Amino acid sequence: MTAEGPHADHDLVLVVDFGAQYAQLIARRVREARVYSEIVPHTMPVEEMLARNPKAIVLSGGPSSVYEEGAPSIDTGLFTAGTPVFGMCYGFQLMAQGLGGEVAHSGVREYGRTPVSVTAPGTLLADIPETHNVWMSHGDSVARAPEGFDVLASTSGTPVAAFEDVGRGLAGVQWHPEVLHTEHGQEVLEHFLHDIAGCRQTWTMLNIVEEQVEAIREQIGDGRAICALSGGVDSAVAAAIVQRAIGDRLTCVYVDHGMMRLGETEQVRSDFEAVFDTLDVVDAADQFLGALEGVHDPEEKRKIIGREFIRTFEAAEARVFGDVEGGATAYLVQGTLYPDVVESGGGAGTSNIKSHHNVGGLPDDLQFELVEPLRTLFKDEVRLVGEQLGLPSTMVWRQPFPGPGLGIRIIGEVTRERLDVLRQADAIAREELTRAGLDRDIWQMPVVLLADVRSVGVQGDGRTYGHPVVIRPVTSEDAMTADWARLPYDVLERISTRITNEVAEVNRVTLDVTSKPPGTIEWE
Ligand SMILES: Nc1ncnc2c1ncn2[C@@H]1O[C@H](COP(=O)(O)OP(=O)(O)OP(=O)(O)O)[C@@H](O)[C@H]1O
Ligand SMILES: O=c1[nH]c(=O)c2[nH+]cn([C@@H]3O[C@H](COP(=O)(O)O)[C@@H](O)[C@H]3O)c2[nH]1
Ligand SMILES: NC(=O)CC[C@H](N)C(=O)O
Ligand SMILES: [Mg+2]
Repeated sequence: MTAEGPHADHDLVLVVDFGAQYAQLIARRVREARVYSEIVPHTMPVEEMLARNPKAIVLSGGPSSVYEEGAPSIDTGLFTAGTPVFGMCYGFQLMAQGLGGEVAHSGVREYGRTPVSVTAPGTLLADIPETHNVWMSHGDSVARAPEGFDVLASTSGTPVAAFEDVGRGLAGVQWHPEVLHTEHGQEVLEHFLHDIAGCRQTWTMLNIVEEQVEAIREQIGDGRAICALSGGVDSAVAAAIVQRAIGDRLTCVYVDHGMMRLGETEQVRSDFEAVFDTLDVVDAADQFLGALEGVHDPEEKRKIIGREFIRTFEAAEARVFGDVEGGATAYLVQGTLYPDVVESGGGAGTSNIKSHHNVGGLPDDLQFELVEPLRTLFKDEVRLVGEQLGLPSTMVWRQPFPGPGLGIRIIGEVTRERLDVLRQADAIAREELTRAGLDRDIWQMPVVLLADVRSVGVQGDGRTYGHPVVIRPVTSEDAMTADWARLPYDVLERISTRITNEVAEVNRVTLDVTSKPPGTIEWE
């Protein structure tokens, strides 16, 4: 009962996606429980799932109602095949319905934090406090558990909030154990994986590296690749993995598009030349800034930047490898993570929030075959991989910086003058954050120039008519959600005083106190 290919020695858990917001999150929680896991669509026939020999199957949540016509379903043969199954929310309701229980629109809607009472812990909820808070998101409920199941927990609105039939290896919860806000969620999942399904705990982040190295060797063969290297942690880890796979047939290309921060290009050059064999630094400022002239709309900016990145990589490819003979495939390595994909609307039925330049911002005529070893991971997982690969901790713990750079932090048209102003303000803010020793506490701290807004000030007894900047310090685990960081007042004061004193065009500093959601981290 093991997985195939590079993970052949590990138990496999399949996560069946019913259109969940959190399918990737479930897969990563399973990996955190040290069990290898993959997501499959609910349209995959059950025989095909079982043919993979999974040690267990998890059914995700989803937006539909199980009793509606056309709602995604699953062949009930799954529940009698002998493979343990765990249902979460929609998956829990499907299991109840499929085995002769009852699901109905209860009239009680529970969204967000909900206290749950453990009435009979069984195996699934063993050692979990009798009352604790979980994260719910449902309007339907299980009215009656199927025969043979023990009901383990309830809430004020949901009498059947968790059940199990340990003999048959079946269990489920109405809540979302995979989200961080759910207390004891990971323990519940681990009780299922380890105690009910008997999955062995053998999977580690190192396996991800081995798996990817093998997959990349297969994909690229004896070809060559270029890696889009930004100086950030994602592309550094991606490059290190690909370098393991294909050695010096990888060339890293760093693009200075004129919207990088103060001193960034020099710093990236010196940091990276120590780790990677080849680093090609391209000055493409004229090209990018020319293409952005007169553009105000954020999505338009992102699409232009995405396109110009690809044009720059094409030119670099031709320059580095010469004319590729006989139309050999050109490979482009990117440090794309799962949040980039999901925000660009790339999940199963998810909305487009913003087009990340490396996903939704790619041009239609893309000629490269993409190599994205981190595409299903979250940043904190990538940092662990980076540490295991032995990358320097300054690289691994560097705060994120978006590919479009300062271009999406100037609200209005991007010009060289405005970039100079923002670069100075940003450098001061970062310097003060570092001086206060807060770099590791803060996820990132964009400084945004409200270039189309003017503000009246008084400086040196004279009137000024300058621009405001916004500072946006946030805390986060994975950039999917974030909170505004409570920076100490004295740090805020130093940042404000220094920016207004040292950057002539800025006469006002404001603080963004919006969480994500509703705001996103970047302003555009
Ligand atoms: N200036 C750049 N030059 C070359 N490639 C870039 C540049 N900026 C971004 N990229 C590519 O786009 C990808 C996505 O950028 P993103 O900012 O999400 O990741 P990162 O820069 O590697 O890490 P971090 O999120 O920590 O900044 C990068 O992994 C890299 O492949
Ligand atoms: O490489 C990138 N290309 C992009 O187009 C892009 N847009 C946002 N970001 C970064 O992604 C994280 C989430 O940002 P938002 O909350 O603004 O969507 C934050 O870390 C942002 O800095 C980007 N990174
Ligand atoms: N998050 C979910 O899986 C929701 C399931 C179902 N749509 C309900 O409202 O109950
Ligand atoms: Mg970056």
